[in-house]
Amino acid sequence: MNPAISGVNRGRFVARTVRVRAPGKVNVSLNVGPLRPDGYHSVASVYLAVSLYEEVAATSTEGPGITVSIGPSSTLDLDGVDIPLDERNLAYKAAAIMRDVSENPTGVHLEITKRVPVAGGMGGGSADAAATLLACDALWNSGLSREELAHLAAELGADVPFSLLGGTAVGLGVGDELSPALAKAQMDWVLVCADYGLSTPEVFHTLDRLRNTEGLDIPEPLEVDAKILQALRDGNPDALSKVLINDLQRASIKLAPQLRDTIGIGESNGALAGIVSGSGPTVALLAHNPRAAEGLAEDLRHLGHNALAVHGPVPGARIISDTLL
Ligand SMILES: C[C@](O)(CO)[C@H](O)COP(=O)(O)OP(=O)(O)OC[C@H]1O[C@@H](n2ccc(N)nc2=O)[C@H](O)[C@@H]1O
Ligand SMILES: Nc1ncnc2c1ncn2[C@@H]1O[C@H](COP(=O)(O)OP(=O)(O)OP(=O)(O)O)[C@@H](O)[C@H]1O
Repeated sequence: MNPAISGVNRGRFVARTVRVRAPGKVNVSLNVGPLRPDGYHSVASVYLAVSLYEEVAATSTEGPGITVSIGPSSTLDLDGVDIPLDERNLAYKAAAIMRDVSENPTGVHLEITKRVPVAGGMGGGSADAAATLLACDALWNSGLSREELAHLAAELGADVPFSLLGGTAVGLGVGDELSPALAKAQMDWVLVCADYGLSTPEVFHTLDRLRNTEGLDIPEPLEVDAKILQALRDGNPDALSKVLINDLQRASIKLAPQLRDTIGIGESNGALAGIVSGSGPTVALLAHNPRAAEGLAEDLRHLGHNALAVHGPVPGARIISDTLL
C-alpha cells in the first residue's frame, strides 16, 4: 500500500503535507453590466495573475474535521484584520467541497501564508480557495481534472477559477467563464497596498447607486476592448497604459477618495498609468520595465506608501511540495 495515498503505514497514521501556491490578480480591464436577479453583475474582464502569491499547506490529520491557521511567514501586517478561521474562511469552504466529492478524505489542517492584501481587490481569499482545492485533490487522491476543479472553484466565488488557471484570461459571466489570452511579454507593475479594506459587495452596490442617480444606459452584452488584448499580445506597456479601464474604480473612489491621490502620485512619479485593482483599494501602477517598477516602488516607499514591484502573467495554482511527515 502506498502511504502517500492512504496516509496509513502498518496501522500507524502518517501525516502528509501538500503545499500549493496560488497568485493574486489585477484586472487590467473590468467592465460591469447591470445587477442580475441573483445579486451578481455580469462582467467582462481581462485578468492578469501577478507575482504575489498565497500559500496553503494542507496536512492530513488523524481526527476528522477541517482546521485553519495563518502561517508565521505571512508578510502582511494582520493586526486588527478580520480573517475568520472557521467555516466562513474560503479555504475551509474549499476543503469542505473537496471532502464531499472525495472517496477517502481524512481530516485536514490548512495553514495559510498570507501575502495578498486582505479585502484588497486582488483576490487573496480566492487564491487561498484555489490553492486548497488543488492541495486537497492531491492529499485525498481525488483525481479531479482541472475542468472539474474549475467547476468547484466557480461555486466558491467569481475570482476563484482564475486563480486556479493563472496567466492572462478574459472572464465573462460573473468573471468565472474564462478564456486564456496571449501575452507576449511580462508586464511590470507596482502595487500600492492600503492599510484598510473595501467590501466587494459594497463597492458593486455603490456603483449601482451612482449609475441609478445618473440614469445612464448600461451597455449589454459586455465586451472586452480588442486594444487591451492587442497590447498584451504585443507586450506593449505604452499601448496598454492607454486602455486600462475599471468600471468599479469610481465606486471605490467614492468610498475611499484618497485612492484618486494614490493614482495621481504614482503617475507623477513615473507610472505609465494607474488603476484601482478590482474592487480596490489596492492600486496597480503600470511601469515600463522591471527597473522602472523597482525604482517607482522605492520612491513611493520613501513617500510613506506600502509599495511593491510585481510582474505578470504568472502561472495559476501549483503544487510546490508534497511530503510525508
Ligand atoms: C471585483 C472582482 O474581484 C473582479 O475580478 C470580482 O468581480 C469579485 O469576485 P469575488 O470577490 O470572488 O466575488 P464573490 O465572492 O463571488 O462575490 C462577492 C459579492 O460581490 C458581488 N459581485 C461579485 C462578482 C460579480 N460579477 N458581481 C457582483 O455583484 C456580489 O454582491 C457578491 O455577493
Ligand atoms: N482565506 C481568506 N483570506 C482572507 N479573507 C478571507 C478569507 N476567507 C474569508 N475571508 C473574508 O473575505 C473578505 C474578503 O477577502 P479577500 O482578501 O479575498 O478580498 P478581495 O481580495 O478584495 O477579494 P476580490 O478581489 O476577490 O473581491 C475578508 O475581509 C475576510 O473577512
